[in-house]
Order: sequence, then structure tokens, then C-alpha cells
Amino acid sequence: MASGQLLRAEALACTGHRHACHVMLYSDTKSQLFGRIPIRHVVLMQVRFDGLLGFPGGLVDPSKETLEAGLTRELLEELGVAVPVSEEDHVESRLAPAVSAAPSNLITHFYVKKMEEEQIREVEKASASTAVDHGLEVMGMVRVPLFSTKRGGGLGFFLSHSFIGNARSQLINSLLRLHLLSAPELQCALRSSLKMHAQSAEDLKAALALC
Ligand SMILES: O=c1[nH]cnc2c1ncn2[C@H]1C[C@H](O)[C@@H](COP(=O)(O)OP(=O)(O)O)O1
Repeated sequence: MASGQLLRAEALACTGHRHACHVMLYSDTKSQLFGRIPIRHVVLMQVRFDGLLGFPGGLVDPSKETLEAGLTRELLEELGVAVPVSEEDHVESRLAPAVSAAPSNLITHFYVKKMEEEQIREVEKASASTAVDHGLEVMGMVRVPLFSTKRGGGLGFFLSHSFIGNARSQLINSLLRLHLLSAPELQCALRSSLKMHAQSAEDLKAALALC
């Protein structure tokens, strides 16, 4: 098993750890960008209160509720509509890497749920209207652009943004595992993302000089 990865049961047996559950919601689509670029799939992420990109979800206390009941409760707060998640949607549990010298005590549980495109649209509408967390813990839901433009835009530029924890690798692993994109398509986007990242560092240095 890959480093840090735990079976769901092993993760639940870890005492003194915090547990966070997050889910990638996605659907197929026939929509075309500019009427000619097939989008193929809709994948939802969110801009969090701290400005980072992540998946909807949150902390769950397994001594009080199941991981899936806790995740479903968090989703209602963040999305404004009931999206029941079950154990069959579980993909992996992982010990989060330590951020300081102290060992990590956070275990992240990741889920993936396929929906109909119409249900995804309902989630998008509710998340900006009825969700209690809108504008507070969640600044807004976003669709991951799964296409690449000639100049490396789309997924490449999206991946150059900053993500919470291991959310970027959760996204990339899911796109590969579910065959939403091929390995060469992802490699191409990641190369473009690295270039964009270097350019952003230069832009930020120039912006800092203005202050
Ligand atoms: O999308 C994510 N993928 C992996 N880990 C994540 C993701 N979002 C958050 N996290 C980690 C890092 C956070 O500190 C904890 C708690 O998550 P959060 O959503 O912030 O939980 P609360 O809203 O505070 O309940 O999980």
C-alpha cells in the first residue's frame, strides 16, 4: 500500500487522530466549450475560506457518527442540498503529511460520487443560494476545466493554483483512475502548470515590489 495510505478499518482504529472526509462529485456531459471543444465531464471543487482549492467535506468525529453520515452532514451545510454518500463511494484513507516537526494526527478520507449532470447543476445552484456556508467557509463551487487550450490553458492553468492538503493529488489520481483523462493529457497539463507556476512566482515578486 502506498506510503501514508490506510485501510478504512485501520484508519478508524487509530486513536487520538482527527478525521476529515471529502468527496469529488462528477458527471458526464455532452456540452462543448465555444460550441466545439468537448468538455466530456463535470468535476466539482470549491474555493475555500482560506483561498485554497479543495473538495467539499470537513471534519467528522467517528465516535459520534459514521464517516459517511458526517460527510453527508457537512455536504448539506456546504452545498445546500442533500447528497448522500455511502461506504461504496470510499476511495482511500490516508495519514496527512506532517506540516511541522510534530507528527500529523489528521487522517483524510476521500470519496468519489458519480451523479447526473442535472443533479450537479442543482448542487451548483443550491451551493450559492441555500447553503449556510456560502460566502463564509466556502467562497464558491467551481468546475475543473478538463480540456487544454493551445496555449496550455484549461486544466494546466487550473492545476497551477494552490490546493489544500493532498487535494491536487486526489484530483489527479481520480481523473486517471476513472479514465476521465488519459495519462498523456494529464502530463501535458501538469507541464503547462509548472511553467505557469514559475511565471506566477515572478508576477508575485513584481507585485510585492509595488507595495
Ligand atoms: O479537499 C481536501 N482534500 C484533502 N484534505 C483536505 C481537503 N480539504 C481539507 N482537507 C484537510 C485539511 C483541513 O485542515 C482538514 C479539515 O478540512 P476542512 O474542510 O477545513 O474541515 P472543517 O470545515 O474545518 O470541518 O482536512
